[in-house]
Amino acid sequence: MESLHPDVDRLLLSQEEIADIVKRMGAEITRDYQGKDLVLIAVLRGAVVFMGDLMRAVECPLAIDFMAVSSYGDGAKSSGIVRIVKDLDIDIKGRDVLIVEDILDSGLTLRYLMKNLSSRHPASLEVAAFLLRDIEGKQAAIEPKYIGARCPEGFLVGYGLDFAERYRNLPYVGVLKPEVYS
Ligand SMILES: O=P(O)(O)OC[C@H]1O[C@H](OP(=O)(O)OP(=O)(O)O)[C@H](O)[C@@H]1O
Ligand SMILES: Nc1nc2[nH]cnc2c(=O)[nH]1
Repeated sequence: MESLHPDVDRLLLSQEEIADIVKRMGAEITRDYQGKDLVLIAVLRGAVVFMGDLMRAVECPLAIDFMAVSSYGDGAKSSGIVRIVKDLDIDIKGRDVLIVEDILDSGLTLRYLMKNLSSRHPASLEVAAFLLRDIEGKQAAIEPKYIGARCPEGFLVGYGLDFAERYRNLPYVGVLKPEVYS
């Protein structure tokens, strides 16, 4: 058992569980994108860790690019306003785009991104979300094609997920103690 950071209340996904999930998602994507022009687009900064693992689990040719949008700022609550902080460097017209996200919570970030990217006319546009918030009566409007795990209430950190830019480097996903962010 890995020892938890003192600010983490409980473990949600261990390193071993994460590795199994990424392997399974990589196999699904490999199966679906044979012969396609796959471009993985990671949403900075949280998805960087998942992107690094996922791209190595996909066994077909692919390109990568990054976008940065912000809606949570430094805190644990979405501002409700999504803005592009860094745009893509490559043209995605006619290509098979897969957005790589660490977590899909309210769906606000993704809804904005899907609309923005689909206006650039990709051949296809899908989402791979490592975590999907799954709370009774509070589901996000978008159901990603590839889902790592469904997660309950509680602010999550680790495996790329931060609170005020901390905890991204934890190798597991944990639930942050409420007293740290409230
Ligand atoms: O579904 P939503 O409610 O919109 O939340 C999901 C978004 O929130 C986090 O990003 P954040 O703005 O915290 O930036 P970060 O990736 O740099 O941590 C996360 O990485 C997703 O992009
Ligand atoms: N770090 C982090 N970012 C989020 N964005 C939306 N939900 C979360 C969460 O639980 N943790």
